[in-house]
Amino acid sequence: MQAAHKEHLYKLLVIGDLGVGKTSIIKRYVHQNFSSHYRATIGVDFALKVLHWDPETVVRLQLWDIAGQERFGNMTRVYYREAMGAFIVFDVTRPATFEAVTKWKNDLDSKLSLPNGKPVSVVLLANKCDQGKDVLTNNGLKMDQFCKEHGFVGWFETSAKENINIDEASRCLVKHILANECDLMESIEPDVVKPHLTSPKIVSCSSCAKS
Ligand SMILES: Nc1nc2c(ncn2[C@@H]2O[C@H](COP(=O)(O)OP(=O)(O)OP(=O)(O)O)[C@@H](O)[C@H]2O)c(=O)[nH]1
Repeated sequence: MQAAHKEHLYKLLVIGDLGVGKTSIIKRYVHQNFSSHYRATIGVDFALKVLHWDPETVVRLQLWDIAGQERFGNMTRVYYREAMGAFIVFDVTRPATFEAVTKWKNDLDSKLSLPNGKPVSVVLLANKCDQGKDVLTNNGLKMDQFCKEHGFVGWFETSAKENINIDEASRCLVKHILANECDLMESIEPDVVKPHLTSPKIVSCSSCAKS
């Protein structure tokens, strides 16, 4: 007999300032390649990543690559609709892109929430860590504190160029989304048993970031 097959489809947003590496992160994650050539995203791009989460579970991630130049524009409300999670990306070599992170987070929280009113899960990516100019995240405790204060579920130093921590960051986000989905199902239909949902362990900000 075949094992029960569970399928999840999640829309994930990838947002952050211009040129921080959103498209490159998605390219690395989905197509396993990298280009140093920069071409600004116009509007929004899409990519699909299929994860074989466990022997019975397939998770499909619909990644929305939103142009940095859309910054807080009217269209973001439309793009954010029905997303279950997000990556907010900054460039470790450009401090101004880190300063913009809270604005991206606040903008997201003001336009998007889960059906139970809770904020969606967001993971912070400190990208281009291969550049070795990371003055921002060298104090990990400060970053953990920043994540707690601003409601990020975790943070990762990433490099699309060197393929560092992108899979790990995605796993962290998906774990939180699966956990949120369990909460949602319980809050909507508390008496109905949902045999197709497992209850994943919720990871804390720091353990998630350092796994
Ligand atoms: N060294 C290094 N360069 C990177 C990395 N990620 C992206 N880049 C470079 O940074 C530039 C911008 O990357 P993109 O992925 O286009 O940035 P983006 O955030 O999608 O930009 P917009 O679509 O304009 O918002 C490109 O030249 C990339 O090659 C990385 O991890 N390390």
